[in-house]
Amino acid sequence: MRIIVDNKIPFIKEAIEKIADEVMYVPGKDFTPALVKEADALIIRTRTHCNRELLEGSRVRFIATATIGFDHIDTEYCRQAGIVWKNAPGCNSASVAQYLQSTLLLLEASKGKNLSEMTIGIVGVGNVGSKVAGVARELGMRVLLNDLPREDEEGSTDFSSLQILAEECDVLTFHVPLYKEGKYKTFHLANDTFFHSLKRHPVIINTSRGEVIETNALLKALETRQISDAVIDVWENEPDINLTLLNKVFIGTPHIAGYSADGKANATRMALDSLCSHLSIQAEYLITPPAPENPVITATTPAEACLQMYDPRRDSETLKAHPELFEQLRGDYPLRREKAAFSVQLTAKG
Ligand SMILES: NC(=O)C1=CN([C@@H]2O[C@H](COP(=O)(O)OP(=O)(O)OC[C@H]3O[C@@H](n4cnc5c(N)ncnc54)[C@H](O)[C@@H]3O)[C@@H](O)[C@H]2O)C=CC1
Ligand SMILES: O=C(O)C(=O)[C@H](O)COP(=O)(O)O
Repeated sequence: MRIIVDNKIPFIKEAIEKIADEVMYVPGKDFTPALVKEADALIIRTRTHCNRELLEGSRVRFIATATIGFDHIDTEYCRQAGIVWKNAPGCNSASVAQYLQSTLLLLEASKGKNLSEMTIGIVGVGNVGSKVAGVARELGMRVLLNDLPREDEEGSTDFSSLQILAEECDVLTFHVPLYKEGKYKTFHLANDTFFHSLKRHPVIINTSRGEVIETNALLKALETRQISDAVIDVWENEPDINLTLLNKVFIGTPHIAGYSADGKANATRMALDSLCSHLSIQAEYLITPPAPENPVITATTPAEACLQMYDPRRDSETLKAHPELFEQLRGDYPLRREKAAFSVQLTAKG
C-alpha cells in the first residue's frame, strides 16, 4: 500500500510506517495528479485541494485530513468517485479556545473595560464555538449564540439571530465552516450589510476561514469605526494576504489558532485511527507532544498565567514584521502547549 502524507503533519512517521509498505512525505501544495496516481491513500492538511483535477484516474480510495475544516475537499466529487474521506472533528478546538482566551484577556487590558461588562456573540457553536462559550462565561462575559443549523434542529431557545448579535455584542467571533453555497452559506457572511447593522462598535474575531468575512467590507468597517478592532487568524487568499488589513488589526496571525502541539497530536491520531478503521486493521501507536520548556508557571493572576502559556501578540508581531513568511511561520511553528501541560503557582503581588 502506498500512502502520501503532507510533510508538515507531525508525530506521524513511526506510526504510519507500521501501517503502510510505502510512505512518501510531500509538501501539501505539491500534490500533483502524477504524484497521487499510484497512491492508495492520502493524509493531508488544508493546503492540498482534493478535487477532480487532482484525483481523476488515480488509485486513491481514502483521504484523511488532519484538520477540522474540510472545505479543501470536493466532497461531491469524492462521493461520485467512491473515495472515502475523513476529517478530525474537535481535534484542535481546545487550541482555538486557548487563542480566544488569551485574545479576550489582551482586549480587556487594551480597552480599559471589564470583560464582565461585555457581551460576546459566537457565530457557529460546534466543537470550537462551544468551548469558546465556556471560556467567555468563565471570564464573566454575557454570551449570545448564533447557529442556524443547530437552531433548525434544536429549536430557538438557546440561540439568537445574527441581527440580535449585531445589535447587542461588544465582541463577535466566527466559528463556522466555510460553505460556499446553500441554505447555510457562510461565504462573505460578514459583508457591508452586516457591518452596517452593528450597533456597539464591536471587536471582530475570525479564526474560521478568511472567506467568511469580506476583506474590503472589514477594512471599510475598521476605517469608519463601525468596528473598534479586529483579530484575524484566517485570511482571504492565504498566503498572499491583504497587507493593509494586517497593519490595521489588533492581532493578525498566520492561521495558527489551532496550532497547539496538543491539537496537532490529536489530529494525527484521528487521521491514523480513520485510516486503520478504513483498512479494518488494528495498530498500536502512542502520540504524545513534547513537554513545554518551562512546565511550571509562576504568576500573580490567572490571566497572567494564561498569557504566559500562550500570548498571541508574539505570533502577530512576527507576522506583521514578515508577512511574506506566512507559510514558513506556519510550517516552522514553535512548540505551544495547552493548559494541561503546565502547573500554575499563583504568588502574591510583590
Ligand atoms: N484557525 C484555525 O486554526 C482553525 C480553524 N477552524 C475553522 O473553524 C471552523 C469551525 O470549527 P468547529 O467548531 O470544529 O466545526 P464544527 O463543525 O464542530 O462547528 C461548526 C458549527 O457552525 C454551525 N454553522 C454552520 N453553518 C452556519 C451558519 N450559516 N450560521 C451559523 N452557524 C453555522 C454548525 O451548525 C456547527 O455547529 C472549521 O470549519 C474550520 O474552518 C477550525 C480549527 C482550527
Ligand atoms: O483544523 C482546521 O480546520 C485548520 O484550519 C487547521 O488548524 C489548520 O490546518 P492546516 O492549514 O495546517 O492544515
